Amino acid sequence: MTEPSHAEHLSVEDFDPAASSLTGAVDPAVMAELLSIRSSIDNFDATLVYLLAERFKATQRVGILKAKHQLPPADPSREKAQIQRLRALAESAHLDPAFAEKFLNFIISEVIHHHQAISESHSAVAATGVVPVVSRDGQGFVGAPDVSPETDDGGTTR
Ligand SMILES: O=C(O)C(=O)C[C@]1(C(=O)O)C=C[C@@H](O)C=C1
Repeated sequence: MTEPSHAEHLSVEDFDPAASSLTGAVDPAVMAELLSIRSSIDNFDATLVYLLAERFKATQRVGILKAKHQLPPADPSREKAQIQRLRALAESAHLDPAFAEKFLNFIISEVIHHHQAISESHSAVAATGVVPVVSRDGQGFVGAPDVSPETDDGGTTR
């Protein structure tokens, strides 16, 4: 394999903003304009990642709260209201409302999976008293720490 796969772990510094399959195949002035627009796209994409990370931090807190109080992961009435609002916002921003709805549904379904996982681990902790801890990189189980099952981090944030 000559090209790195999408799944391969690369750091931000490895990013080549000039990477393109068009290099050498288009007028250099056109290429320069394309790269200039792409630099804005790169800033937007980075911002999206930060925004999503903050949103998932907030929904993780919701997931822990729901698990502690045995509330269902999904709240369909809340979702309906969110979708109506986002569709209206999208329209006023000249963004396709159908796309906005699909995007929100995509994120919410991921959030619901996370809620379910938190709820399952919360139930397992309640049943066994063993608190699973995921390593900082989220890749591995590192053992049972000396903390109470009432810990607020759901055992997933160390
Ligand atoms: O607000 C909640 O209750 C959440 O769990 C968060 C959230 C969301 O991602 O916005 C996710 C699932 C629910 O169905 C509704 C909303």
